[in-house]
Amino acid sequence: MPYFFPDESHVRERSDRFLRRMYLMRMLGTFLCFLPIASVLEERGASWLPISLLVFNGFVWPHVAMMISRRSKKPNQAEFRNLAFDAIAGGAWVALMGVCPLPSAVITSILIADRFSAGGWRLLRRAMAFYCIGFIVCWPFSGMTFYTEVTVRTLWLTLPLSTLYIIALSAANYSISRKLRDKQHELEKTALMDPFLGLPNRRLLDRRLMLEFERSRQDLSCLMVLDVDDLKMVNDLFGREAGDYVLRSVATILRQETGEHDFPALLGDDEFVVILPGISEEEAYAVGYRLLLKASEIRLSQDAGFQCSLSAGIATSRGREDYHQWLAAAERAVATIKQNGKNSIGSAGRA
Ligand SMILES: Nc1nc2c(ncn2[C@@H]2O[C@H](COP(=O)(O)OP(=O)(O)OP(=O)(O)O)[C@@H](O)[C@H]2O)c(=O)[nH]1
Repeated sequence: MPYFFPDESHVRERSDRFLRRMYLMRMLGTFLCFLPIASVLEERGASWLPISLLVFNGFVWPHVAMMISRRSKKPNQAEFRNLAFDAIAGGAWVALMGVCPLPSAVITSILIADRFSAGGWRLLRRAMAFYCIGFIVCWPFSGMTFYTEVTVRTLWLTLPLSTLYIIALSAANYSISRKLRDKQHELEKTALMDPFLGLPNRRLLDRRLMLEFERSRQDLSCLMVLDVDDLKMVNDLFGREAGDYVLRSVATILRQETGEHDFPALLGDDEFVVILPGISEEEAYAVGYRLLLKASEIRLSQDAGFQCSLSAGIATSRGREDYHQWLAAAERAVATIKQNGKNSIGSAGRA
């Protein structure tokens, strides 16, 4: 299977959910339609044939439709064919009722609402075309009459359709939109977090830096860039898994050892950033030394003598023109530490 193919089981699960939802809605819909249609047909003295067809449509069809979709190689396409049959049946029953106004209007509006909410104009247009076919083919069988009478019994039997089905449709739509909203949150989170290290990625860091830089115009803030020392050597000597382990351990330290208002993030490769809002350079140094000390406790099973070290650069927000300048200053401070022997902290000084 090519690597870019979506997970088959996930697609099947989604299709199963769709079929189940259609099955339940169809069962409810055909049963609720059965009541007023049977009432009108009985009042009009209909023969056994339309009555039998109505019983089939009301009580057997939802199960047959589900079976057809489940057995099909393309269940979703089969379900769209079933929807076409539903629309034909809708038009046919309106015609066979002699366009009896109340149930006809309710059945037609529910069909319109259902299709529009499921597939917009495209599905609605298709459904209306099938509805018209059903109507045109069956109307001659009812003598092309208009049956204008609505009895109290038909009125009462139309009520459940005009209330219960609308409520069920709204509940189903709400559940779908809630799932979509949750999915959107999940996707947003995935797009802004580094899944490997569990830290915000560069995209989120940039947003946060911009906000923090604006906020720091009233109150001084510090920015710390930390770079893992000699990660290439760790990779070369002990393998990339060991390097990954070091990066994950540093990320965990940053998450655990920074304050509630601090913002640790991944800058790229083996570089991290911590935004330290509302603190002075001295306080930032204290945070930095704590992080370096914790990092020195990281051990590798491959070498008992291994000691991890970090180089850190601090820059205050004061005097910087924008957050790019702020970040560049902290990066320059790290570069200086790297040149001077690593495993230490330095600051960029004011701009
Ligand atoms: N294991 C691992 N290595 C990585 C990852 N991302 C980047 N690297 C490696 O980290 C190294 C970073 O390069 P440098 O920062 O120039 O090298 P360094 O060995 O850390 O040297 P100094 O920063 O000067 O101490 C490169 O060899 C990258 O291949 C990663 O996700 N996992």
